[in-house]
Amino acid sequence: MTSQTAPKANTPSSDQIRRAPKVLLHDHLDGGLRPGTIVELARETGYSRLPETDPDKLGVWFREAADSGSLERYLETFSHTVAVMQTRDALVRVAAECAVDLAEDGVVYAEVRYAPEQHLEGGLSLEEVVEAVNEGFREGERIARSNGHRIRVGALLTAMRHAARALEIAELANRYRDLGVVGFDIAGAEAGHPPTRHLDAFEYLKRENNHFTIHAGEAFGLPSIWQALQWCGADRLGHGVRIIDDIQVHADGSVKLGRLASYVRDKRIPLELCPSSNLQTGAADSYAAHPIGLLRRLHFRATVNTDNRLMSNTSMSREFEHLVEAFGYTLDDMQWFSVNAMKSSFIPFDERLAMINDVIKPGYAELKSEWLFQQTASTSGSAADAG
Ligand SMILES: O=c1[nH]cnc2c1ncn2[C@H]1C[C@H](O)[C@@H](CO)O1
Ligand SMILES: [Zn+2]
Repeated sequence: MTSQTAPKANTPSSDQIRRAPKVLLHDHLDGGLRPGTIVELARETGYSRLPETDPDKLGVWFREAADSGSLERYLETFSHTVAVMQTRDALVRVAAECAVDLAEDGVVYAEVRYAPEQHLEGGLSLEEVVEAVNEGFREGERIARSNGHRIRVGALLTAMRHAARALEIAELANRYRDLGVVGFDIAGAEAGHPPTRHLDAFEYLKRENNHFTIHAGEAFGLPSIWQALQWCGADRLGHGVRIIDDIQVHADGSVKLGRLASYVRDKRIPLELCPSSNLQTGAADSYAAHPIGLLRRLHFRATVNTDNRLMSNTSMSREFEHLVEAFGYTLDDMQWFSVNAMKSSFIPFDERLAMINDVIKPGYAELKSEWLFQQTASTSGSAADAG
């Protein structure tokens, strides 16, 4: 009689990574278009400034152009995606495809962000932009369901930090609360644009008991994180990867956290970490050197995110594949990141809990038990094979 022993480290295969239930908190709608859709929308809307009109070449162009090592140059690539997202139909289509693509990649819950103020050039109002994107997400959820995938998508409304519309966008987010919008964000070039310029928006949202995240600690370090938390009151940090600057690792392996890093860990402030994006903008040199390894070890509330799937040629599964390779992560690690993300989402507590207990944990339990049912030589072969 033979007995099979459970694998010690259940290193997931690519297929398991894709099927594992994943939670995404930081993904830009205008950073995730399919290259083929950009080409078609440009043709339909008469946008003639695309650098390539062959979808494959265009996909490569985005990734290479975003590979510049600077956040400012990375952000320049968005002029092309934003340009083709100026009509109702285009917004519905892009949002629907976003939900479908995420669902096919095994994402069960996503918060997808975009800046309504960037989609007004075709004459839409802010409200029309939000309603078109919401309609697209609902349509995408329906299509995904008919393809056998379950996903829920909430929108985050972003205000651009170099502009002066943050309060207006915060009010918009509040108006569409419970109608598809789950929170607020500010994005754009970080250096020279401190989040404290938008205090009125953050104070308004706090008075309304609403939720917001702030891009901070990506291109700029600790002062930006400190302002986002202690002046603005952010619930989460978009990136926040530079918190590593407040952590000392000594030669003997001991670790010392500064006051800000301690605060972030003690208060369980979620870090929306985006490894591939950080490699492109110069915030990290390699996956293996990415601070996510240390932050996970130190039990920060770390989450894994895509940021911009088009610019980084990535997906949630690819991000996890890189991390599995760099850090030897297992299905248990993937579950830890996914539960962290779900706990940190902006939907009501009872829904978060149900997602964790009824979707995420059973999904990982199923994957973790697959080894039990695999046919091996000893169970499928003859008695002679078994020796
Ligand atoms: O990683 C980012 N950091 C700061 N801003 C960003 C990042 N990725 C995208 N954005 C900007 C460009 C988009 O047009 C805008 C809204 O999604 O947000
Ligand atoms: Zn971002």
